[in-house]
Amino acid sequence: MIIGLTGSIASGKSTVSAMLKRKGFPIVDADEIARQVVEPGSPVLTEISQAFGQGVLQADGSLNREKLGELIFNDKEKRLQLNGIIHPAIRKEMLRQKEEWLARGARTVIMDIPLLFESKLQSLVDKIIVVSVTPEVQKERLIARNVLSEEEADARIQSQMPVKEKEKEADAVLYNNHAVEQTEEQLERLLLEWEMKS
Ligand SMILES: CC(C)(COP(=O)(O)OP(=O)(O)OC[C@H]1O[C@@H](n2cnc3c(N)ncnc32)[C@H](O)[C@@H]1O)[C@@H](O)C(=O)NCCC(=O)NCCS
Ligand SMILES: Nc1ncnc2c1ncn2[C@@H]1O[C@H](COP(=O)(O)OP(=O)(O)OP(=O)(O)O)[C@@H](O)[C@H]1O
Repeated sequence: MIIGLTGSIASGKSTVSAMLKRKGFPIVDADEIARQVVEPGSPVLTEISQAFGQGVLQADGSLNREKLGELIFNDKEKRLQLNGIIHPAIRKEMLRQKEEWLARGARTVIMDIPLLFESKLQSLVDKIIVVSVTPEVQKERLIARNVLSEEEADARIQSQMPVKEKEKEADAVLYNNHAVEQTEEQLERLLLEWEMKS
């Protein structure tokens, strides 16, 4: 079974994904792959610098994530342009890793994909878990984690589909407003219900 794990920015996907990893489930992590495909010298990084200028590179040739983030979270056109460059490479590597886990005999593979709904990737997975928080908690955690102003946090949140809409399309929702232990209890109940084994 292929499980899509999604949610909105700072809703707690990585927190839940780490719980599943500790329980032995194989994880395909789209954010991690997004970092791999832009390593210095990669064709994707060359294309990004051609599209957005040398200003998005650090002196050592690596991607200046802060700079690119400022550009794309405040401008829908630029965001779609970046997505067009980087998403095909991310998707290809996600599918490769999934097949590799299945070939090694994994019964369940978790695909942690922040933009599963926005990128219409529902058909890649059998079931979808949405990690949800209230907008207030989401903004508070995002500001604290990334050290952002309220405006910067709002821009990032607004670049995605609201988490309430994602909940409607989920097979299961984990509410992550309270202590992580409470989220883990919900996850454990779900694993029993779905008879999920790593
Ligand atoms: C713009 C970049 C360089 C900013 O890097 P930064 O280190 O600040 O953020 P990080 O990569 O850790 O992403 C944090 C979160 O931002 C959100 N996010 C990232 N990219 C996007 C996007 N294109 N559209 C909407 N939300 C996004 C996701 O919820 C993600 O989990 C980076 O996010 C990026 O390369 N984005 C494009 C790739 C992408 O779409 N990744 C997300 C899912 S595959
Ligand atoms: N239940 C919780 N209680 C308190 N803090 C939490 C809880 N869950 C997550 N956090 C914190 O909130 C922040 C966001 O969580 P996390 O990184 O897991 O979200 P994410 O959905 O993976 O984010 P992104 O979309 O940006 O990758 C982190 O700083 C994390 O430590």
